[in-house]
Amino acid sequence: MNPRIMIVEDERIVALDLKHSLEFLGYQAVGVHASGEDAIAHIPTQQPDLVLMDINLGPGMDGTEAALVINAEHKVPIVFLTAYAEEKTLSRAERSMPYGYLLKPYELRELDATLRMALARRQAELEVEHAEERLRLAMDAAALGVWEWDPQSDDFQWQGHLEGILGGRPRFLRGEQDAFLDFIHEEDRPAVAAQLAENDVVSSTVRMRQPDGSLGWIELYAKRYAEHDRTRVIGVVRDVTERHRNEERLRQANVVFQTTGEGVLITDPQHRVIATNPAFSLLTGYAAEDIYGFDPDNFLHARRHSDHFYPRLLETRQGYWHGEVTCLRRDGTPFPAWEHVCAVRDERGELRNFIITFSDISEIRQAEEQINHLAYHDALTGLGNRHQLAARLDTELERAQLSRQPVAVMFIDLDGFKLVNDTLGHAAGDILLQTVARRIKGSLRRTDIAIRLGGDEFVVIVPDARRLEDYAALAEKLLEAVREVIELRDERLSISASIGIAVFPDNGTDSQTLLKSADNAMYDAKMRGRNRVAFYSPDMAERAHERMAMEQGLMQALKTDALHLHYQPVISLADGKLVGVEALLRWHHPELGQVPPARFIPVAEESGLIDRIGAWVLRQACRQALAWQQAGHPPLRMAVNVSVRQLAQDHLVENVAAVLAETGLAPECLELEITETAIQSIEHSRERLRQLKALGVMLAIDDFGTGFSSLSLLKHLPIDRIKIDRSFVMGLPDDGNDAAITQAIIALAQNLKMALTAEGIESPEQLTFLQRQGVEDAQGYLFSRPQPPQALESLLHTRQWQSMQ
Ligand SMILES: Nc1nc2c(ncn2[C@@H]2O[C@H](COP(=O)(O)O[C@H]3[C@@H](O)[C@H](n4cnc5c(=O)[nH]c(N)nc54)O[C@@H]3COP(=O)(O)O)[C@@H](O)[C@H]2O)c(=O)[nH]1
Repeated sequence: MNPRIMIVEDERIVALDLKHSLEFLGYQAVGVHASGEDAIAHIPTQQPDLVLMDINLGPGMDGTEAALVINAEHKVPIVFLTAYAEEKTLSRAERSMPYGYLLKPYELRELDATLRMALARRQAELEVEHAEERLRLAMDAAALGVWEWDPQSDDFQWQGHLEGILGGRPRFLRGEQDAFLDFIHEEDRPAVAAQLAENDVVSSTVRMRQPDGSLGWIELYAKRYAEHDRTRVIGVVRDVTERHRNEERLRQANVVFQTTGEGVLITDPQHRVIATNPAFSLLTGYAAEDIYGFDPDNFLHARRHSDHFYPRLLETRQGYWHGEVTCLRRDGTPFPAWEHVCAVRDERGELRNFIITFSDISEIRQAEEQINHLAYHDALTGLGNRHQLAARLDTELERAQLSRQPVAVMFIDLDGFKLVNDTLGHAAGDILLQTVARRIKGSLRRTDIAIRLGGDEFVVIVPDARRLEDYAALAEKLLEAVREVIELRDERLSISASIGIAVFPDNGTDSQTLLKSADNAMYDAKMRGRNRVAFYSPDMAERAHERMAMEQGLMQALKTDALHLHYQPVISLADGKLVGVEALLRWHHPELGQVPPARFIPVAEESGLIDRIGAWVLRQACRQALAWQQAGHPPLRMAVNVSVRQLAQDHLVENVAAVLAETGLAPECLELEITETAIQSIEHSRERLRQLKALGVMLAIDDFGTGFSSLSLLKHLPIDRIKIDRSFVMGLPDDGNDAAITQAIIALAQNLKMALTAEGIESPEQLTFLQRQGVEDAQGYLFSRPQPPQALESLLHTRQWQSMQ
């Protein structure tokens, strides 16, 4: 294309001539204008490559002024064409940086040469401008800051993003190297300064203070250029804070990946493993190479989450799942794991990876199991505890309600456990409880539930439907199992139990009522002599009413002196002599008549009235013993019964001492009869017996043979006498069992050097048998029934039982 030339000339003829010359030379004359203003106005539309400008243009702007505007605003090169060349005109023209200055008249080849040179220069300038523009845009795109430092003058020039990167503070704009270095972190600054000063090339990543005070990172590249006698350093700066932070995060993530205790698997979108961490190998036993390319569902997960697990994962908005799974180690052993699965997407939302992290939670599960076990089991015996009882019984009752089937609850209480604990120590007590628990458990079916409520109380739930006879048979089996001899270190002892049974729904429809009923039944079994089973029955409630009425009556009797004592003689079997009496309480009720002690003593015990009644009996008996002495009869042994509750009283010893002191009876004349079961069931009974013994009184075990009769326990107690229970004497001499037991008791007493009294002798045969076995003393209807004191006068005088004279 021909170069486009605009002509600015106020003389029309000259302008036309010039136009023709230009066209002759092959240029395109795009406009001819007579004034500077007109020329400026047409530049945008005519778009000349060059303006040929006359300097003197008549009125208005002259050529140099118009050239200044064209140069500044349109960057079109100007060539002046004038007849003037004086200094003043030349310096005005110079200011607009013209590309040529032609003096009229000129020759055509001069015009052509000037125009071609001007256009060539413009072309070169345009190329430089484009190159600069490209560089500027490239710097902008790369967010680079470019700087140049002249060490001689300390002049510091910059371009691009440098101010944006460094925050562009005013001091920096002063253009000194030190001001530039100020932006660099003080610890990195000396190294950068030294590099700038000494090296030809600088390349480092350094920290800098960002305008908000936070720490940023820049990459700094520079090179020293020495040209002739001039040296300069030119460099670029780039803000790499974000990249550095990302790298730091990556480094941290890598450390986490390598060192975390959680196993990590990274898969591609098709679930093929592409990376694992060391913890994964530790947890599973797989080396990384073993599983690259495999789907974790095919080697790690014991059960597939489901075939749709991963697709579903992709559908979830967060692309995240966590939960418990069972994983498999390389050797095939399973372990519970807590697993997180996370989908990783790129910036376009494309799925790139799945990250699976998991931890072995076996220990947590074990601890939970242990805690659960502790919460629901008795630590000593391993049986269920009260919490389990509450939970299981409720469940079983709900089930039974639906199936309309019965459920039995058995309440088991050991007889005399406290004595074992007191006498042989808690360690022995613990072994006993563990043994009993084992035996209970061993006697049950898998579906039955054994609970230790605490102390020596156990509960058995029998959930499957059985007949009452079956429940009774099971309870008997339990009694038998408990009763078997237990080896406690050097001791061998046997302990019995009392069992109460209540059955859903007849004896209670909720757990509390059922337990209460079973407890009542157990109490009934105890009352009826222990070592037995009792089913709950509604008349237990009736008996409770009767007990209340009797309690009222007893209170009244205490006030109205309706209580009195009878005395039953004790005879020496060696010579028939009267050696003592047993004081036995009698109550004449105004309506009921004579009430047997077997009925009212338990009521007095339960209500606590026995404290006052017992104290009254003791005082009354001691007074009577002394009264007989004062009447001239030689001292007799006065036996007084002491009940369970009395024995449990802390002040029993004080009471006995006070009565002895008050009445003046010699302590050795008083014999306290304590039942074997009372000794067994009271805590610290051994200590209590010691204190009583220390008063000087005699101690006898009443009803011997009906409790657990443990030789090992007996030898630890300060007992003077054993009274063979009437129930054994009754079958003598013909009943083999009774004879054997009686003989065993006699042998035991002789071994332990204890005196013996046989009670309940009713026949001469019994007497003969016992005499032959060497029993010292005896009492029973054969000699005399218990009688009021006056009725004993003749016997007291003779002191001899007639038949044995
Ligand atoms: N804590 C207290 N208990 C007492 C007191 N008084 C009596 N009791 C206890 O009551 C139970 C029944 O006593 P009881 O009805 O008086 O019967 C006694 C005797 O009458 C009876 N006995 C005596 N010999 C015979 C006989 O040959 N045959 C026969 N069928 N019964 C006979 O035995 C009872 C005496 O027993 P024991 O006390 O075991 O020696 C009874 O347990 C009394 O202990 C009291 O004041 N306090």
